[in-house]
Amino acid sequence: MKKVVVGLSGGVDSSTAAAILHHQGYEVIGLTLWLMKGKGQCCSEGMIDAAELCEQLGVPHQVVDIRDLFQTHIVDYLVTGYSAGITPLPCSQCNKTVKFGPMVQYAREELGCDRIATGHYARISYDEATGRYQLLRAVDRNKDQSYFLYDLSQDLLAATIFPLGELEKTDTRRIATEYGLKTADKPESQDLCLVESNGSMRAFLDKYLAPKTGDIVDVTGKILGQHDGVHHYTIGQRKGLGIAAAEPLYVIELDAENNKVVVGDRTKVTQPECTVGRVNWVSIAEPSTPIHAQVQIRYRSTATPVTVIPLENSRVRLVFDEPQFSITPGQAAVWYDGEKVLGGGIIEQFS
Ligand SMILES: Nc1ncnc2c1ncn2[C@@H]1O[C@H](COP(=O)(O)OP(=O)(O)OP(=O)(O)O)[C@@H](O)[C@H]1O
Repeated sequence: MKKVVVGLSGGVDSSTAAAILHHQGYEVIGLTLWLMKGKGQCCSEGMIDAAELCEQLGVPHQVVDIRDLFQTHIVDYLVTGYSAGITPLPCSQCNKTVKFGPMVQYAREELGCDRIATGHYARISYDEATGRYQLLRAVDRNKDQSYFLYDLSQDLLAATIFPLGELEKTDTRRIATEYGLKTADKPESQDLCLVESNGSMRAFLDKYLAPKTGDIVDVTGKILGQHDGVHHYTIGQRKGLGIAAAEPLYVIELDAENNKVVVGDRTKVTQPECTVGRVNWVSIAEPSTPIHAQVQIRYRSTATPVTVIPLENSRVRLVFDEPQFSITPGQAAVWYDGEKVLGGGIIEQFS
């Protein structure tokens, strides 16, 4: 029988992914990564739901404590990034370094199993012509999580199954109900796990970073107001600045070194290009000449036409057909050819 290790968070998506594979005849082993202390998904509540699901399916369930790894690669990464004036994206980093990497390693080394599955909404296909695994958007575009998965290596993609990639979310709920899964009616997680477990990103950061009062200035250096720490702001932010001005003002630079938040009008936060580092090429090998693609510079943004110019050291320059608003250092830029993820990386600081 084909064996698969299914990553279980205790939510309806991973539960249904496990149930589908179980009903397809796979020998399923449930695996929950213990990511952090506290209540909520990825913590003890999630583990109990995952254990109950495995009991219901009659499959084994294992828990691996990787709280130290999560602390180093996600919590410390976020705190260091925010204090340096960038807005790091934890999810793609978490998928590669905390979830898929350790899951595949544990499956191979401890369970003698070479396949893993998760409840992500994305698809993987193998291209015979190039010998590469391709990452594709989910059929349910509203749930598509390919943006967060661009950093997976070929080895990890080769080992992974996404049983929900061809389904609409409503199908997932229906299948969960048909199978009578205990998690069938469990509400969706609405936000980043750290935001859910701490109430807000501000509350999370306040646990690690002390308030540090500084000036909010315009591009000429004129003081317009005060802030309580650059880590509380993000590029393109308009609300919550506490400044009265004739025209709308946006955060255009976070100068952590001088503890200043710089604001300006919309034109100052709209750029024709940016550079991207730590690039991972997914569905195609790194090209030697510029390519045309469609890029997303944040999770919910619409893919927009771009020229991707390869640079040295796993970097690229993105030149947008239309200048883009609020390009945020630390967030991922992921470029597609239609539904296919070509590559992605982390937007670099450009001040
Ligand atoms: N702590 C964990 N241990 C093992 N696998 C996990 C864990 N957290 C998430 N995953 C896997 O990653 C997938 C996507 O996680 P995400 O945080 O986006 O949850 P989700 O879309 O709300 O899914 P779910 O409904 O399963 O919680 C999950 O479906 C699951 O397979």
